[in-house]
Amino acid sequence: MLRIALPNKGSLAEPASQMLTEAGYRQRTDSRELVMLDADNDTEFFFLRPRDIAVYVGSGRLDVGITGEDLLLDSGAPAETVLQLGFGESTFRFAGLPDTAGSVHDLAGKRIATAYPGVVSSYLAAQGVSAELIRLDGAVETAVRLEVADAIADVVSTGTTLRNAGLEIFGEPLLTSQAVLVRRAGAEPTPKVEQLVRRLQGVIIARRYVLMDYDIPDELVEKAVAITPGIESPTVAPLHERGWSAVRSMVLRKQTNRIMDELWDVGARAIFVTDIHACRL
Ligand SMILES: Nc1ncnc2c1ncn2[C@@H]1O[C@H](COP(=O)(O)OP(=O)(O)OP(=O)(O)O)[C@@H](O)[C@H]1O
Ligand SMILES: O=P(O)(O)OC[C@H]1O[C@H](OP(=O)(O)OP(=O)(O)O)[C@H](O)[C@@H]1O
Ligand SMILES: [Mg+2]
Repeated sequence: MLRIALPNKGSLAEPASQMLTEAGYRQRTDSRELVMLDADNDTEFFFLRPRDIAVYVGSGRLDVGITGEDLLLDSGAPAETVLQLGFGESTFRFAGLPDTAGSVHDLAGKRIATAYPGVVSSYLAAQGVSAELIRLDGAVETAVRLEVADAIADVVSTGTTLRNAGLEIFGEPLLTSQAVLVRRAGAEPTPKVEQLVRRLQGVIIARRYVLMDYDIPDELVEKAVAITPGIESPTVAPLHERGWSAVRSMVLRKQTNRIMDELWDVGARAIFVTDIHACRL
């Protein structure tokens, strides 16, 4: 039986469940359900606090889990990343009232509020800065206004929360983060975990790429496939009309329109783009 930890709440919960649904696993219908059996896939899901997931997985009681890179690092648990999942992206930044500080070095001797003391203390140590950490559970932006801290260190996504609190980012990002699949550090991959990873990779590729088909005069095939090299190699097949070829290739979704324009300029016609529903590469 494969045992997987998933976030029960917060920013990562919904996209993590969505990714597992797309990978062919059953997901809970009631958000109060904390354990769920997917008998068809011989898999059990445990819905836990995202902050605790690396701790459970690091203990070896659960095979793998989905959490944030920042939460994994903060936990200090003996768990490691197997696969980056491409959602839950954020940066981790210092912020304060305007003109509080220009860089991390201006924080020496100051009070910094954070819900991620592990991340912040190891960053400060690496920078050789000694400061007092005020460990809060969340909504840390308010700590400056209430004079509990001189600055904060927190997750920033759109920056709206900071702006609303009248705070400004300063210094370099402490880290960038995204959702990851984690396992116990040094764990041997089992066939069930390898199958899960292949399924998740299939979802990631299907989201990131589209299939592009087009027709091109034979003498221009080399020029066209240089624009659409694909992941391995494009498929080139003869059209019934002599002198023309059909090409099929995988293309990054976000480059679709630029590539269609380039292909058109080279002489390609009948260019079609199709979503990939699922794949194994
Ligand atoms: N806008 C965001 N706000 C908070 N966390 C985010 C955001 N975008 C991505 N994340 C990531 O989500 C994880 C934090 O999830 P967590 O559930 O602990 O916090 P949350 O979404 O703030 O929920 P809660 O309201 O329970 O604090 C981190 O890995 C963080 O980088
Ligand atoms: O840059 P933004 O898009 O505004 O997002 C970042 C904010 O969102 C999160 O807070 P959340 O709402 O989860 O509350 P919390 O601080 O209690 O965790 C995070 O802690 C930041 O405060
Ligand atoms: Mg939060």
